[in-house]
Amino acid sequence: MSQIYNRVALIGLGLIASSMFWAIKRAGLAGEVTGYARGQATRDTARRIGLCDRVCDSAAEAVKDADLVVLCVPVGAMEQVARDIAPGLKPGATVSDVGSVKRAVIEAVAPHLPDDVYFVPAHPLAGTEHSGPESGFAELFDDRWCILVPVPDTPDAPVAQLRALWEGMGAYVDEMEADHHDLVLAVTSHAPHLIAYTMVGVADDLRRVTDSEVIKYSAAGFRDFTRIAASDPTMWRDVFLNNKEATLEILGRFTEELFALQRAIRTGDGEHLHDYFTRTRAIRRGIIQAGQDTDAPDFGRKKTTQ
Ligand SMILES: NC(=O)c1ccc[n+]([C@@H]2O[C@H](COP(=O)([O-])OP(=O)(O)OC[C@H]3O[C@@H](n4cnc5c(N)ncnc54)[C@H](O)[C@@H]3O)[C@@H](O)[C@H]2O)c1
Ligand SMILES: O=C(O)C(=O)C[C@]1(C(=O)O)C=C[C@@H](O)C=C1
Repeated sequence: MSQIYNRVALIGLGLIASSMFWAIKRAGLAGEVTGYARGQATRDTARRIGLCDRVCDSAAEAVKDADLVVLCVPVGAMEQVARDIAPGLKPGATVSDVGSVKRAVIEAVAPHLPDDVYFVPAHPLAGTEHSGPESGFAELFDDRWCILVPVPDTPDAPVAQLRALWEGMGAYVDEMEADHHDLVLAVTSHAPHLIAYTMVGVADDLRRVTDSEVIKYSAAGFRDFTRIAASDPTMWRDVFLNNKEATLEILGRFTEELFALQRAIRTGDGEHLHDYFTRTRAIRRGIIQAGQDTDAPDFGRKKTTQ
């Protein structure tokens, strides 16, 4: 793979930034990668493990002469970081981010950027429950989607360049409008995380009653919930506070369905339960038959979602 940017700056050195660094290095996608994190301890760790070609002690120093600057901080910190980097950005540079919410990030970041840079928000649909500079790995984005959400009137070239970077890091790339992104992600990621947090909280309450049996005998499904519920509290607090409308809409629908299922159990309405589970099983099978399961060994690189 050939070099796509001369110099890339990563702001915030956690799971996503560190994975980007290793993936960029794996494929030789940038000449130099600089990095900055707010905490001295994070910068020290980054230096110790060789994360970034150069770790800088200020955001301004990290973005100096960068052709691409990627904001890899929690959604609630994006605005402050945009303010910090704005005066030091190189004219013609591209600014991007990896935030899990797009509309709120665009509204927080765009007003602070100078007119002579391009803003191409992005969201890699890949992660783990771990965070921090030591949690990243080069393969995180392999065969995962990355959604680009270009703001209106962005020329094609900076979008195509960023697409090439994400493809070089192993991802499939799609473009989406911000509100649509936030609604889709509320269904596929945000609401499921809240449900996992809740379920683990309920089990923890129960544990006090049953003296650890809940955890001891937890089956695979619940273990997956505990993994998800171990995700970074700051990141997820910011996701929910910044994708309020879509998350509340989905949770409202979820609660209605849950009440209907609850009622079916109480009244012994086996037909309702069976029909419901038959429908959901068909959905999973449909995903596999349509070839849209990225975990499937034969998932093709040319597949698109829309
Ligand atoms: N973890 C995931 O599964 C995942 C997946 C896709 C996208 N994202 C998004 O990526 C972003 C980063 O997530 P992560 O998982 O890498 O988080 P992380 O906690 O691993 O890393 C965040 C980094 O940002 C730094 N930071 C926080 N506030 C800062 C500030 N004001 N200035 C400078 N640095 C600051 C932290 O010190 C840390 O180094 C978030 O916006 C998140 O929504 C996360
Ligand atoms: O696998 C996980 O740990 C994740 O939750 C990753 C996950 C997701 O919901 O799929 C979480 C948040 C992101 O914004 C993107 C990806």
